[in-house]
Amino acid sequence: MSAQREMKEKNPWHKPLTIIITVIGVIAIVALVTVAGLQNRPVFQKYKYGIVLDAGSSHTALYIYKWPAEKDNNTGRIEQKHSCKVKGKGISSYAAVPEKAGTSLTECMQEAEMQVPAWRHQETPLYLGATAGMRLLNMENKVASDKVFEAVEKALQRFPFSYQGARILSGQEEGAFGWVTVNYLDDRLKQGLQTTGALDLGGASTQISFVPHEYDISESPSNAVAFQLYGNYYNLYTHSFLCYGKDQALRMALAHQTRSGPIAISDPCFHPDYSVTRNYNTLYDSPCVSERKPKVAPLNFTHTGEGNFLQCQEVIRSLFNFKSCKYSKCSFNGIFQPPVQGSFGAFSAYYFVMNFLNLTDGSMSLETITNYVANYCSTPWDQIKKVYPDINEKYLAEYCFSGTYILTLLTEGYNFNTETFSKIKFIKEIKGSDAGWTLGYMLNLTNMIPAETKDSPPLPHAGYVSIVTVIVLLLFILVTLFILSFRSIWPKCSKEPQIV
Ligand SMILES: Nc1ccn([C@@H]2O[C@H](COP(=O)(O)OP(=O)(O)OP(=O)(O)O)[C@@H](O)[C@H]2O)c(=O)n1
Repeated sequence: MSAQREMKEKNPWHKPLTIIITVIGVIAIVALVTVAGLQNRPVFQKYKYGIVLDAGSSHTALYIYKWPAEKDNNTGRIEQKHSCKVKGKGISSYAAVPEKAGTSLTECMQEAEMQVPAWRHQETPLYLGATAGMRLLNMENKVASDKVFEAVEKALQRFPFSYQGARILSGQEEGAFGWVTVNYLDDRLKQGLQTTGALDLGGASTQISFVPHEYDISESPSNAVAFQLYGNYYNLYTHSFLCYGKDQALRMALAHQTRSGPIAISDPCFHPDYSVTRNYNTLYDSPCVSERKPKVAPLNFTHTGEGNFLQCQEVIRSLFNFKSCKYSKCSFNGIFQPPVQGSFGAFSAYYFVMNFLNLTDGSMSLETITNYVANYCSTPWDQIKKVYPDINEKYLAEYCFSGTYILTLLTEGYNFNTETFSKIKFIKEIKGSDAGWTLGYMLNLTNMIPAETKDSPPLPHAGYVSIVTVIVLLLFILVTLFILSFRSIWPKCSKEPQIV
C-alpha cells in the first residue's frame, strides 16, 4: 500500500498542474501541426491560359501556355501545355483562296477548346502572329495579304477565346522574342545570369539575336533592342534576314544556277543520281528571286544532283554579299554585326536539319560536322532513300543543301569559328516548351515579365509556419522540463498524504 503511494508520489504525471500543462501543450502542438499541414497541403492548382498561333511561311502551329492563376507576375512558371501543327501549308500559300487560310485553322482551334477548361475560355487571350511568309506576300500583293488576314480573323473570332488580333511581326520582333523565350525558359532573366543568344532558321527568314560585349548601339540603331526585365538592362543585337530562311535560300541557290535559263542543271547541293523536273514559273514565283528570272527560258528544267559539298558551298556563298560594309564589322549584305559572343541556342529548322543528320550532340567539332555533311552529300540518292524509307522525299532530298547552308551561314555569314561554333546548342525545346518567338511574344503582350523585381518576404509562407511550429515545440519542452525540475522543491507538507 505504502509502496503504491510512494510510486504515485514519484510519478510527476500525477501532479494536476503537470497534467494540465501537458494537455494544453499537446493541444497547442496538434493545432499548430494541423494548421501547418493544411497550409502546405498540395492544393488543387488553378491555371490561366494563353494561346499563340505562329503563322509561319511553311506551316502554322498553335501553342497553348499555362501558368498558376495566382502567379501572373512571376517567373519560370509559364509553360507550354499543348501544341498543334496545322495541316497543310502556311497561311500565305492561300493568297488565291483566302477563306481556306481561315478554315485551315479550325482543327487546331477545336483542340484548343478541349485543352483549355471551358470556364477559362472567355478570359484566355488568343493571338496570331505571322512571320516571313506573310511579310513576303504583303510586299508582293498587299490586297491578297489583307484578305488572308480578314479570313483568319473571321475564323478565329468564332471561337470562345478572348481574341487579341492577328498581325505580321517585324523581323526584329521575331528575333527579339525568340531571344526572350530562350532566356526565360532557361531562368536566366530573373536570376540576372549571362544570357544565351538565339539563332532561328525558318522557311523564309532567319534571325540572329545576342547581347554583345561592348556594344555601341549607335553604330546601327535599327539592330538594337533595349529591354529592362526583372530589374536588369539588356542591349540586344538582333537581325532578321528576309529570304534567308532555308526554303527561300534554296530558291535563291536554284535561281543562281538557272540564271541563264538552261534546260538542265547539275546541282552540287543534291545527291548523285537525284533527278527531278522543275518548273521555271514555280521556282521564280517569290519576291526573293522574281527579279532574277531569266528573260528566255523553257517551261521546265531537269534538276539533277552531283553531291559535292565544297562546290555546294560555292553556290551558297554566291547568295551572300561580303563586299560592302560601312560599319566596323558586318555579317553579310552590308548588315552590321558585332562579333558573336557567348553561348547560343539554335532552333526551328536549325534543329530539324541537324537532328535529322544526327549532329545535335554538342561534343562534335566543327570539322567533324563538316566532314559528316560532306560525306552525306556525296551519298547516292538511291542509297539515301533506302536508309530513310519513312522520311518525306521532299525533305529528304533537301537535307544536303540544308546542312551545307547551315554551316555556311553560321561560319561565313555570322562568322562563328571553331571555338565559338562549339558554343552553339541545337535545341527543339527547353524544359518541355518549344523554342521560338511565341512564348516571348505572349509574355510581352500580357506584361508577364516585370521591368523591376518585386520585393518578397524573407521567408516563404510554408517556411514561416514550420519555423513557428518548431519554436513552439521547443518552448513546450522547456516549460515541461522547467516544471518537472521544480517538482522536488515544491512544498510537500500540504500534499503529504494523510494516513489515518
Ligand atoms: N521535320 C522537319 C520540319 C520542318 N522542316 C523545315 O523547317 C523549315 C520550317 O521551319 P519553321 O521554323 O517552322 O519555319 P516557318 O515558321 O514556317 O518559317 P518563317 O519563320 O520563315 O516564316 C521549313 O523549311 C521546313 O521545310 C524540316 O526540314 N524538317
